[in-house]
Order: sequence, then structure tokens, then C-alpha cells
Amino acid sequence: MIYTCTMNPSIDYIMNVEAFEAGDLNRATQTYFYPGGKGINVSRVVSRFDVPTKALGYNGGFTGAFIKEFLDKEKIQHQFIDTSQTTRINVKLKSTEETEINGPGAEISEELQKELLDQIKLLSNKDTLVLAGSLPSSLPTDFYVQMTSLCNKQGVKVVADTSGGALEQLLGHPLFLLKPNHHELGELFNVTIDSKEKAAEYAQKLVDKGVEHVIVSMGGQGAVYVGQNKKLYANVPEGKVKNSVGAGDSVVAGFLSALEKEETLETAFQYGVATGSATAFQDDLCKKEDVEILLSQIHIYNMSKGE
Ligand SMILES: Nc1ncnc2c1ncn2[C@@H]1O[C@H](COP(=O)(O)OP(=O)(O)OP(=O)(O)O)[C@@H](O)[C@H]1O
Ligand SMILES: O=P(O)(O)OC[C@@]1(O)O[C@H](CO)[C@@H](O)[C@@H]1O
Repeated sequence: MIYTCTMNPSIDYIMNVEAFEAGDLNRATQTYFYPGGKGINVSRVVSRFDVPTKALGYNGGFTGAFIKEFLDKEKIQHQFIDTSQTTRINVKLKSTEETEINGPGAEISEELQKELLDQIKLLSNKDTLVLAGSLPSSLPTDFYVQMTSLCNKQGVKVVADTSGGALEQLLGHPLFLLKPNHHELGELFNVTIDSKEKAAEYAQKLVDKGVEHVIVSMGGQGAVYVGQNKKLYANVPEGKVKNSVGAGDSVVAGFLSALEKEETLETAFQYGVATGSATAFQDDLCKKEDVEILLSQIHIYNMSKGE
């Protein structure tokens, strides 16, 4: 089972505004509400590939109830811990540019932290746990490390999709998959990643620190995969980007879902990139059919052979 854990979920309130003017009254042409938070996005996309998934994390209030109802409608299992605080609403403003305003997180008491760690203790070596998104500031910065240590003892595969201090602290701990974008990877090593070769060089450093699979997404410039004995590059398909929210999460979901179906690494990487692009080309997260249309446009090159 692919478990996802979203410490800081959200309702994503998408507002399309034709020509946004700061400091003025703007009227939106279309608005949408979606459940958000990186782990929840991963669960929503994984379930579209018919792979079993369950969303964990914190949730509360009327916004939390909306997220649970939405997941129920999509037949996605969830087991959130109730914080009795209103889950945040993140505004995604789409105009000539995309602007995001993400709310702060809930106050998570020590008791609630323990409750989540107790849930993690029930996972087994057949499970994968995706730790995704920001940590609310009330949580200790090593909370993902605490969860990862438990998982490593139980043989649970850990996937991390986070950035900054939370990501830095995870390095050195055995991880199954990391998917930084090229900016996040650059920040980790204080360098600028401006080519696929540089992305592969720094992804290799993550593999040397104990990460089994690293995917570096580079937006419209393709993606790089580095694992124990493989260095691959994938182009991205042509298309109009409508929405980048959840595109990175979709790469994780596509890659993990394909591995669950025992596809090869190359195919899983191809699925990951196709899934990311399929979401980038839609208003909401992609469907399985959107991914299948794009698959044949993504070519995998073996960088170790100079391709
Ligand atoms: N211009 C584009 N054309 C085609 N696909 C794209 C484009 N931009 C992004 N994507 C798809 O989205 C994936 C993730 O994009 P990106 O590298 O920006 O990651 P990210 O920053 O983690 O994403 P997010 O915006 O969700 O945080 C890419 O690997 C690709 O599949
Ligand atoms: O504030 P965080 O946790 O870093 O990111 C949260 C978020 O921006 O990430 C998802 C897209 O990846 C959205 O659904 C959500 O609003």
C-alpha cells in the first residue's frame, strides 16, 4: 500500500483572473476548490492508476471536512488526525503569471505528534510512505527524521518530497525516493543547476548518501533519474502548461504507481514524467487516460552511455 502523509494539508482555491492588478479590485472569471497538500495530491493521482493508497496526516474544521468528503467521493482511503483547527486555504492565483499564497499550518501538540507516530508504527515492509510538503512550524524540524527512523526499522520504504531544512535533515538516512526540482537540488548544495549533466552530478551525491532513486525535475527542460547503476534523462512532451500546482507530486505518483505494477525503472521514470506533464496540461490533477496519451512522446536516454 502507498501511504501518504500530509502534515500541512490545504484546500487549494484556484482563482483565474484575466489581468491581475495588485492593489485593485480584481474579479475572477473562474474559481475551483480542490483538496491540496502534496501527500494528498500524490494519493489522488496514485488512486487514478488503480493502485491502493491511504492518506494520513492532520486535518480539521470545515475545510478539513471538505477534504475528507472530496476524497470519499474519489474513493480514496484516509485516516487523518483531527486537530480541531481549521485546515488552511491556499490561494493559487492564475493570471499572466501564477502566484501562490499558502497559509500557515495548525498547532500540532505533542499528543497529536505521538498519535501520528503510533500510526506509522503499524506500517510494514510491504508499504511505502510518502512524506510530502511543509511541516507546520509547531512541529520539530526533525519530525520527518523521526518518522523515517521508525520506517527504516520496520522496512517501510520512505519517499520524501520536501525542501529546505526538513530535506537537509533527512540526508544520510536511507530513503527510497527523493524528487527535488533543480532549484531545490541546487539550494541543498549551494550551486546553480543549469544542465542535465549538473543535475545528474548532484543527484549522484544524494545516491551516495543513501537514496535509492533520485528524480530531478527541471520543468520544461526534462528530468534526470539517478539510481545505483543508472543515469537517465527524459524529455518532456510539447503542450500548453495550464497549471503547475501538483505537477511535481504527479511525477512521484506516476513513478511509484508504475513500480507497484512491477514496471522497469525506465518505464516507471517515463510514467513519472508523463504524469507530471499530464497534470501541468490540465486544470486539476491528471487522469490515467491523459498520461497514456503522452507516454509515447517521452523518450528515455541513457546518460551513462553518453546519450
Ligand atoms: N513546460 C512544461 N512542459 C511539459 N511538462 C512540464 C512543464 N513544466 C513542468 N512540467 C511537468 O511537471 C513536472 C514537474 O515540474 P517541475 O520541475 O516544475 O517540478 P516542481 O517544481 O516540483 O513542481 P510543482 O510546481 O508541482 O512544485 C515535470 O517533470 C514535467 O513532467
Ligand atoms: O506549503 P507546502 O506544504 O510546501 O505546499 C502546499 C502546496 O502548495 O503544495 C501542493 C502542490 O505541490 C498544493 O496542493 C499545496 O497548496
